[in-house]
Amino acid sequence: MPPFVKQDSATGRAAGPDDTPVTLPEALAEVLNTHCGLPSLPSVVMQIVTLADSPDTNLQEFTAVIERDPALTLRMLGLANSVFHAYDTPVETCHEAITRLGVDATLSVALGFGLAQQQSTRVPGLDLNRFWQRALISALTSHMLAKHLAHPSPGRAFTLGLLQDIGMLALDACLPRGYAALLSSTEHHEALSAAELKAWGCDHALVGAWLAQHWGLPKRLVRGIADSHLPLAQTTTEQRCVNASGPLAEAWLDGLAESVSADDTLMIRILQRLSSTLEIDQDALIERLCGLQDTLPTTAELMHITCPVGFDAIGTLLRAKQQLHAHHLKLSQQLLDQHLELERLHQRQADLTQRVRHDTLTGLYNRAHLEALLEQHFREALDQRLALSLVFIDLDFFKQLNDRYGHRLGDEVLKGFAGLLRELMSPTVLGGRYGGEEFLLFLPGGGREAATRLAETLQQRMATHALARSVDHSEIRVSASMGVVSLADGDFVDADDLIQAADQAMYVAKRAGRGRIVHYGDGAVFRDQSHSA
Ligand SMILES: Nc1nc2c(ncn2[C@@H]2O[C@H](COP(=O)(O)OP(=O)(O)OP(=O)(O)O)[C@@H](O)[C@H]2O)c(=O)[nH]1
Repeated sequence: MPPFVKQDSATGRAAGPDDTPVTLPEALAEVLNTHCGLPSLPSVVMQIVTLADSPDTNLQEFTAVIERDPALTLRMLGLANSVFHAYDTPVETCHEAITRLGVDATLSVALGFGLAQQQSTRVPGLDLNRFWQRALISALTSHMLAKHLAHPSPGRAFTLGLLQDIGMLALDACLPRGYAALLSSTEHHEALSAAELKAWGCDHALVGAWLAQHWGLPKRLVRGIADSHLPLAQTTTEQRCVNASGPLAEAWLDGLAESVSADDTLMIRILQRLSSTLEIDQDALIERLCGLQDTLPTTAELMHITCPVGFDAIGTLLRAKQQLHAHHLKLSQQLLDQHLELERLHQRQADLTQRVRHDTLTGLYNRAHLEALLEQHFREALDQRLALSLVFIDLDFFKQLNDRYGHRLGDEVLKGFAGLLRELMSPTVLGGRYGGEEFLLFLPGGGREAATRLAETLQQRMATHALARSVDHSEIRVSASMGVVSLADGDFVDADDLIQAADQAMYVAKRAGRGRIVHYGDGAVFRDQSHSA
């Protein structure tokens, strides 16, 4: 191969247009070219191959060649009647059989029949029984997938499925000792390809393409064999069916020997990968594979291939199906657990936010959150020239109340007062506990008049509502001193400045005798409606 020709790193195949002749690494080409034991095709098959490659061939010519071999004719009739067309009217002549099967399937029967008959008994080396069983299952699954995906040439998918690994036959025949060592040192097909690539500079997909070219098979078949190890995502629909069929066949045969209890069999992994890459529902894929169970023994017999002993495709696949469902169930459970955990974390986050922002005794916003919220509204009001006002509330004689009735009842009074405040709150009236027996209400968008009305309403309610009851059931009422300030009352630099102003006004109210509302800036008592505990 010229040094400038790019090679696919997985197969060693030279990348190039469809009709680029397949070339092998020099040393390997020499061995294969000079070896007389290279797999060959019977002359009748060679004639069929030549006819299949010619665009002018008509069915009469095919029929004439096939009818010269009675065994092959019988097999064509058997295949046409049983495998792909079990429900049609039976065909009786070779011509009808070829018409029904089409050129591709006719070619594959001839090839499969011709090649599978050459089984040698050499040990150790390639296990030819298993090789042909794998090839046959590959051919059937490749055909099934192509039909399921509505590909126009399922017959060619069958042929490629059958022939994709013929390079192994050539390597086994021409390098018997080396290949036997390679086969025994690798556990699966992918590892075998990698070992071949390392040993000879290309894998059996390229050798198979070279052999197909050597036999004169149609170029599309040569290309399909060369591409049979490409990843599914990098190929055409037809090639995907072929490339998916090999691993599936391998998993199928291995599944017969795999432990029933294993919950992660090769088959499950392959089915999961295939159903997502080929976009086929897993259950539909399994149903279709089960359908091949009936076809397999007949096809195996027609093509002179031994059907796997004690073969139980349905059992194997149903087991895989059960395990897939168990796998899904496990995943769903994990998903549910994660969902619950996420919900728990969200709840925890909400609880923490609640705790960080709220006062534990009254449930109102706490000082830190009130200050942050007020600062935000303060900035907005300045930026957008909106009104903003604040009421600072301090309950009167609270120490006396605690001393007389006890701290616990003091707590009840604070909770009762919080209830009164809550009734006054709305999206335009915010508030909370500033500390001890001090509370704030503020009105975004509301000016002095609105704040004063709010303070008056609160004062009236405090006068008429008991905040708690003592042990002797007497009603506890409390008055409050309030300072009112609005943004328009001064040049306030921040929310804290505004709070200080309201606090000052509240102290004026305290000094003036409590139970009053004083407006910042008035310098005088604004209202005088005193109530005492
Ligand atoms: N029960 C109870 N009392 C509290 C709480 N927080 C603060 N206090 C009490 O509130 C009282 C406030 O006392 P002062 O600052 O002297 O105010 P006051 O007695 O209301 O007097 P004036 O404000 O001048 O009318 C103190 O005795 C605090 O212990 C609380 O969460 N629960």
